[in-house]
Amino acid sequence: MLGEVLQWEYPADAVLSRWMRLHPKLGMRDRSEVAEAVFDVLRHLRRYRQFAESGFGPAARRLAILGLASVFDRSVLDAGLGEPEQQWLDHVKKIDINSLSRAVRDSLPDWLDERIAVLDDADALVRALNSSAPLDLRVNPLKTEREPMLALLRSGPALRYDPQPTPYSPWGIRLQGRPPVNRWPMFEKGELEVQDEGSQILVALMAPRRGEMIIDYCAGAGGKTLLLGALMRSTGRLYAFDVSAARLARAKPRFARSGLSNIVPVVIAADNDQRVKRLRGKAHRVLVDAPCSGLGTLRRNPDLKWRQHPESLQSLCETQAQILRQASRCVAPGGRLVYATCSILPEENEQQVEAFLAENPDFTLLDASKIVQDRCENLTLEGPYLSMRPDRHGTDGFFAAVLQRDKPL
Ligand SMILES: C[S@@+](CC[C@H](N)C(=O)[O-])C[C@H]1O[C@@H](n2cnc3c(N)ncnc32)[C@H](O)[C@@H]1O
Repeated sequence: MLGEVLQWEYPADAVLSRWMRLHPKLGMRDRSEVAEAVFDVLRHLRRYRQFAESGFGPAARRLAILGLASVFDRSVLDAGLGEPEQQWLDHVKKIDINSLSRAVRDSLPDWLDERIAVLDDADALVRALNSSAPLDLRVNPLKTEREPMLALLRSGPALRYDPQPTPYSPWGIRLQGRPPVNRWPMFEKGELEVQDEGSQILVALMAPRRGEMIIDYCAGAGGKTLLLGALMRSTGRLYAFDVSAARLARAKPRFARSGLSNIVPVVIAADNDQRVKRLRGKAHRVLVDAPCSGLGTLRRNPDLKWRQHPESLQSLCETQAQILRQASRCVAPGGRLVYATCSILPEENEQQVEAFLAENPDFTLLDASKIVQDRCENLTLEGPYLSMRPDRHGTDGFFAAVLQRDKPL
């Protein structure tokens, strides 16, 4: 299975899920240990590949041994290893990883290491991106509130996952571990969703209001649409656009569970879509949660650092600029456009916004910190952007900018 993951043809979580389906007899604990070992290899692949140059036998086995060594005690692991493998592992464990370059030590491809090197506190950021993430949930404010949901979770089987309120989002609950949330009754009733705190904060930044007309231009499976709709108290009109019918189809059962009746899902064309044209200058708020490298989510998707490359990044940047241009046309005078990514790279973030503002002088950048503090009072931001990082905020890496269209004089 690791060999298949390392071919990069499919996302690692898709290969893992398929493998789990093919091994129905494995228990919960075995499943989570296998997944943990595979993710550990993906996080540390470059370093492990260097270590695997010594030793013998198939390289994939040596990588797997290193991954398994992060999950099991040596006494357990040694039972499945030959004597020479045990000696090799002893040798590898003695290597001082601080003597390695950051790209090898923290396992980054060179192109990404160069880009991350220019960011503030690059070492801390990379370390946090290479760790595993907790599981963030969000209550549906249309159906319930956080305090009663926390009490409910703590009184049931979720207690052992130590449910805690998230520090910034008023709707978030953080769990340690990977419980089967989608089988819980509160999930089935649409009271609870899985959503990283960073995504919740992004919706707070949209500051949606009752009765507005809002477009979620890249709605995908509807994660942000759901919270937007609930904060609009199911009033007004909330368009959920996406070019992918398959992704929007995945959103539909979530919309149904949520109890929202203000969402209008629409599959749009990437270019010249007539329905988009009809909404020209009409929307109070437009969210562009753009397709991006996803490099802010490496805690959950460590394979992305190996699946992305400079060419894919270049192509994503072109798509982002094009979507931003098209979506901006829907914004009404005085309305707002929020551009967001789950990337940490300036070329997908600040540089996109600067290029857009240079081409569109009728838009002005607003200060995100003031807007977000209405709902997330503990969150202080530096500068005009929303910039969340796992090392500073405990969320995935997120970026957002709020742009307001001028009203004609
Ligand atoms: C980051 S994902 C959105 C995630 C979603 N907002 C959520 O919270 O679950 C980006 C989405 O942009 C969509 N997309 C790609 N090109 C697009 C385009 N030209 N117009 C609209 N959506 C597009 C992709 O299909 C993908 O679902």
